[in-house]
Amino acid sequence: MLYPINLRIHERNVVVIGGSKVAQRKVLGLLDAGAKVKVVSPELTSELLRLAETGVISWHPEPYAKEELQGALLIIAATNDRETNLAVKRDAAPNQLVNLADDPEESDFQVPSVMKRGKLTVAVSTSGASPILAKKICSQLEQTFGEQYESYLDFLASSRKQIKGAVKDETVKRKLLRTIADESFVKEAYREERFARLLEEAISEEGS
Ligand SMILES: C[C@@]1(CC(=O)O)C2=NC(=C\c3[nH]c(c(CCC(=O)O)c3CC(=O)O)Cc3[nH]c(c(CC(=O)O)c3CCC(=O)O)/C=C3\N/C(=C\2)[C@@H](CCC(=O)O)[C@]3(C)CC(=O)O)/[C@H]1CCC(=O)O
Ligand SMILES: NC(=O)c1ccc[n+]([C@@H]2O[C@H](COP(=O)([O-])OP(=O)(O)OC[C@H]3O[C@@H](n4cnc5c(N)ncnc54)[C@H](O)[C@@H]3O)[C@@H](O)[C@H]2O)c1
Repeated sequence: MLYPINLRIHERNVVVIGGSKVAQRKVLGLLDAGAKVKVVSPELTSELLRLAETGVISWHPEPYAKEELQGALLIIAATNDRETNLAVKRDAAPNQLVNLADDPEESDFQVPSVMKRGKLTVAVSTSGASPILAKKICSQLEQTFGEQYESYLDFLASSRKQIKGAVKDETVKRKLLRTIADESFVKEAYREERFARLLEEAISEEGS
């Protein structure tokens, strides 16, 4: 079984071997997360080339060599050459995590399809069974969790902070946290006021 986690890879080194369609998709996702990306490939897509020319990624225009892996936290082998992808896996140190774009079974990690609404992230994996289904499920989730969820998540984050700071009783705290997670708070109208009232009541109950 795979162990799902959300990695903070801001400013961390990631090496992508290969410079075509699949490599590009992975690179764009890595850049969104703020990673420092190096691409190793004799050729690049025009979009990757633009990113290299503007210094957003670094580019080694060479075929893969073992030395390229040095210092990388994550490694993605996305060439169309099976032997090269397998060599990357073999050459990586035990503490480096490798994704092989053509081999889910040999990969230390697989990249899921992702649906994002501000602070809400839903990652969908089919363990390699059907990436297309993963993508489809994400589109369905976009319908279920509309754009209003972005501000709702911000509301939840700030309310939770206030609750944690102001309420000491664990039962009261949990009750409040459960209340604001109720569907009725998704709609923006008056939710701040409703929450302020609930918090005030909880604090005064605690004090009495
Ligand atoms: C989710 C997504 C994330 C991303 O890549 O960023 C992703 N693949 C996406 C799209 C996609 N991939 C493929 C097609 C063409 C249709 C098809 O063939 O099915 C499409 C559709 C398209 O392009 O629209 C083909 C394909 N994919 C893999 C192989 C190799 C193999 O299975 O052996 C082959 C066959 C190659 C061949 O031989 O032709 C392998 C993997 N692809 C994964 C992830 C991992 C498993 C995730 C999971 O199962 O949930 C895994 C195991 C490894 C990995 O890459 O980590 C991204 C959706 C982005 C989005 O959500 O917008
Ligand atoms: N994981 C996924 O989501 C997914 C999706 C589709 C395809 N695939 C698989 O991913 C691989 C790449 O697919 P693609 O369509 O991007 O490939 P492609 O055939 O369009 O391009 C291959 C890329 O690899 C580079 N390359 C080849 N040999 C190299 C080497 N020795 N060193 C460095 N770079 C090298 C080339 O310069 C080129 O940029 C294929 O094996 C394909 O089966 C994976």
